Amino acid sequence: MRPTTLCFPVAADGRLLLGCKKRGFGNGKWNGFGGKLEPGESFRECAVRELYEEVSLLAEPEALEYMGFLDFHFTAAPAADHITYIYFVKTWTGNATESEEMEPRFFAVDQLPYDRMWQSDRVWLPRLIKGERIKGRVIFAPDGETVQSLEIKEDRQ
Ligand SMILES: Nc1[nH]c(=O)nc2c1ncn2[C@H]1C[C@H](O)[C@@H](COP(=O)(O)OP(=O)(O)OP(=O)(O)O)O1
Repeated sequence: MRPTTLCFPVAADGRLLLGCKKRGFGNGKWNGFGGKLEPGESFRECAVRELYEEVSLLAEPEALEYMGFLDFHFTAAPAADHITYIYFVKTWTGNATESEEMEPRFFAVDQLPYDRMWQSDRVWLPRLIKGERIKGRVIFAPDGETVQSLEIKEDRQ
């Protein structure tokens, strides 16, 4: 199971920073920032690196707030299965800057562009925004995009 991270910067006024992916699978979708762990990297180190690479924000690893994990399963491509650790971060330095991969934009939490985000996000992201920590599993249909089943629980630990 490939480990990955997904990080959502939260501004002082509560708005969330999302990036619109400019290339590859998921092109045109708004998402948090993240990617695959590199060898020897911790989840936090990976999240910090990806945040910098994708949107030029510099965060301290300890500033990341762990919000939960999701198992992504791809019925037609098991090699693509991965687990994602999700973080919020409220302090950073630098300004959100467009990269080759992502065009950033802040959104009010009641105006998130769910119709242009991965399908399951409208189920679990509002729970994180309310402060809940989650653990769950998303199973994608063979098209790699439609959600076939979704199981999200509160992680009370
Ligand atoms: N917010 C999200 N909600 C969701 O349900 N699935 C997501 C998700 N973010 C990523 N995924 C899943 C679906 C997607 O097929 C897979 C990989 O998404 P990525 O945007 O990380 O794409 P890439 O495989 O192109 O990654 P990189 O090239 O390493 O950036 O992970």
